[in-house]
Amino acid sequence: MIKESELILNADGSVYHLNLKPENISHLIITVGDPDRIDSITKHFDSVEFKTQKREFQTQTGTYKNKRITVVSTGIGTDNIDIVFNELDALANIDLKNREVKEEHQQLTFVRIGTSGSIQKEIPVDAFLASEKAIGFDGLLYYYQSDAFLEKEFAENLHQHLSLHPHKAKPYVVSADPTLLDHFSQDDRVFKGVTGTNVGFYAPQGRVLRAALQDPNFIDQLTTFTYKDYKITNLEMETSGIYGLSKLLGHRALSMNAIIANRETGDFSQDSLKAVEQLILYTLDKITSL
Ligand SMILES: O=P(O)(O)O[C@H]1O[C@H](CO)[C@@H](O)[C@H]1O
Ligand SMILES: O=c1cc[nH]c(=O)[nH]1
Repeated sequence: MIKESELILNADGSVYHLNLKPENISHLIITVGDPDRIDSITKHFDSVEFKTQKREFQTQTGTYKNKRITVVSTGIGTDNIDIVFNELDALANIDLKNREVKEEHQQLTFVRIGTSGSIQKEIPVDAFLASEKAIGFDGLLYYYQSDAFLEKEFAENLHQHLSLHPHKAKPYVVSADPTLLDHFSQDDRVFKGVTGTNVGFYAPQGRVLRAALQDPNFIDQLTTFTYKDYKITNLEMETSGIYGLSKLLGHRALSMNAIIANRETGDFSQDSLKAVEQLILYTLDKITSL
């Protein structure tokens, strides 16, 4: 039996941070960082049956062309992903009444619709990018025991290539679910890429406003790194946690990115909301044939 201090439930029986009960979610889940992006998705739904919110975690469940879909906002960062993915998994795979893990495992399908910055000239602003692999600079996955799904040779090569200060976490590498990757990337508009997940938006992504960087060559080293046929293509702040926890808990996940900045050219999208709206329409359309 899982103790009350470990699996925390609210007075109504919902999970602690997400305020959700098992019947409130579908097995098909879209995650977004920004809570305001939820309405931009569910405005296309035929109906919305459920809404809730606590802190940055908003949820709506509804139906889009006969698919029951839950849309959850995670806020920013893999620390939030740890909360959201553990609680969604608990809703599916733990009996909340007797606090025991269910005998039968239910697999959830996650699609992230997020924004990201490209670090390769040839991936322009307003492009769509499906993350074939994620590189975690965040260290989250090292707190869990199982590392069977981590791509150690890729990570070791990258670690050797980078000259990061030793206080920083060693990068880890996790892949997308191959079936989802295939399904969502079969369109000329979609680049496939390797996505770096950073622990912040400014220095951790090489941005300097007033404070200098400890490792000033970090972004250049990411841009020039190659392993087999792979290059690191874009940076954001959740995908490694999403891929890592999904693999760890037996779920499948894909991260879809609207590229709103190009760090090589210095461009920012003229209309980033439109770029996100286009990615939403593309992703919803693909979801209907999943
Ligand atoms: O657009 P979202 O989903 O929030 O994703 C990206 O944008 C945020 C930073 O502005 C980070 O969360 C990053 O991952
Ligand atoms: O450059 C970018 C753009 C969006 N989100 C990020 O994390 N980085």
